[in-house]
Amino acid sequence: MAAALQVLPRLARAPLHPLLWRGSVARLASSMALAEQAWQLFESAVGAVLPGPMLHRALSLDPSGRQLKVRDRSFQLRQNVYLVGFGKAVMGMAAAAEELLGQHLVQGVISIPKGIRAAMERAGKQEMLLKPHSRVQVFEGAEDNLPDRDALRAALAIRQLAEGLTADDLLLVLISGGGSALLPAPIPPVTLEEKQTLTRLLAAHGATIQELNTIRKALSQLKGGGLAQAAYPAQVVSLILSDVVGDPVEVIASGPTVASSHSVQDCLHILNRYGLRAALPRSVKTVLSRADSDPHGPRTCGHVLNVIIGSNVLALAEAQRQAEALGYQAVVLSAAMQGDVKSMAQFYGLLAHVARTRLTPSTAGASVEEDAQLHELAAELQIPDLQLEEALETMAQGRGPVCLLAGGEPTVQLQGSGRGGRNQELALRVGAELRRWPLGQIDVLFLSGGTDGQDGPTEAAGAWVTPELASQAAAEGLDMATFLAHNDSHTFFCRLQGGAHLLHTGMTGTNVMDTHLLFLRPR
Ligand SMILES: Nc1ncnc2c1ncn2[C@@H]1O[C@H](COP(=O)(O)OP(=O)(O)OP(=O)(O)O)[C@@H](O)[C@H]1O
Ligand SMILES: O=C(O)[C@H](O)CO
Repeated sequence: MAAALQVLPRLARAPLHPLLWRGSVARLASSMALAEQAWQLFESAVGAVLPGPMLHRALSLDPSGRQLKVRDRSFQLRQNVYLVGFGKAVMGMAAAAEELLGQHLVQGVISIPKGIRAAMERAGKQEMLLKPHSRVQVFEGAEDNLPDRDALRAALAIRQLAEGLTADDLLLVLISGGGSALLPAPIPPVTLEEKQTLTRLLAAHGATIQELNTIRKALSQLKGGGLAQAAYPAQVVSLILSDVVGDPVEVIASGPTVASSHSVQDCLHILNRYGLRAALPRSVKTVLSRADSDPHGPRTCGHVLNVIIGSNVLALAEAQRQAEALGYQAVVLSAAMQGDVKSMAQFYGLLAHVARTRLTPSTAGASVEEDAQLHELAAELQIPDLQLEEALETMAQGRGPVCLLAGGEPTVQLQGSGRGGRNQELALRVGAELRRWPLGQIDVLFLSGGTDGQDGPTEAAGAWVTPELASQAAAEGLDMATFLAHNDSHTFFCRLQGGAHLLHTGMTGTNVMDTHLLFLRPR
């Protein structure tokens, strides 16, 4: 809430161009009020998936304190618990686990993004920090979400811990998004640098996280079930905070405790698709050629319990409750938004336009063709279980303002060398789309934010826009198309009104993909 309240002074500080004064002071006040509500909802979404509360929901001790309960399973405790973790959210998870397990926790190793501990200390988020004499050793690495030497050291320490376990031990594995980059252990002769280059190339060519992680698994000692195998014969419980659409345990952080079902053919197919097969380093070819006849045999994970403890669905459900409390008809469109960022922006822009007709039927609005175009776009994006009809019906009922909520991750094809992230790029593109439609009768605000608080390699979590974005940008001499062509959305939003449209939360300590909020309010 404190952060939400920061919006008003920040907006008030933004330079007001004369154009804004001419006839739109009331609209500005309305945008500010909407922006504040958007912040509140975003914060409530993030709050619902903070590591501590989630871990406590998933793990408990029985009254004797000698049994650990995880869902419907129980594990004997006798100072035999070890812990490893990797990902953007695992420090808070480890802190909560250590507090719960007390003396039963023997030792732990976690790999977290560089700077996250200091950021949490600065933000005074004590609940995310390990206690001074913690048994958990912390490694920080993977700057900019890329595997590096520090992350490699962490991965080797994690492997060593796992390999030393016996059948009497229980290994708790804490997993969250960003885990892949924080657990690099390439199979020799592949080097860290080669893996880094391949990962970067695949991401820049727009490979999906499923594709990226299929390749990562094939080249890794610990991913694709490798960690579980290293820990055998210990029992393994993985507590997973999902940052992937649909919560597939084999994809999140490249599934270190899930046997990989992919073959070398799958990998070659992906590398072909992005034109990277011909230029593969010899080492990668060597490892791939050996993969189908792995001398250690297939990785088995019968001794593992994988549990999803938090996801985008949970975050959206909380934001939906908040929206309803604020008087909105709130509909969750989907927690699985994916596809090209341009199509997704068109979808949201057209949805706002079609919404105008439904919310204010007396005005001429979207045509039948535009309605059909919206459905075509939705089909093209292939979003599973998209609640588009429910959203349109809710608007048509005319029971007041509507808030549509969604979660997921669009894909950005990087063409320029600008600074930005998925959320800021999506918001900027939606802003550009909104100017195409006459939305005069309703107030519209779109917000896109990464729940981890860091959108791409920038300090912002995301941004929000209204249909006035184009005129605001023009008033400051900012050409949206040029910024978009260079994937430079962060620079754009920093310059626009002194950064007033940016979301700054700092690292949140959690990570369940992105949140999209579309507010539609009849005037
Ligand atoms: N200049 C840019 N403009 C738009 N998007 C960008 C830009 N630079 C990077 N990105 C996108 O940001 C994403 C990487 O961001 P980030 O480091 O937050 O990773 P992430 O996908 O959220 O990681 P994880 O899934 O591990 O949480 C990539 O999808 C990339 O396409
Ligand atoms: O670490 C990763 O692989 C991504 O964040 C998806 O979980």
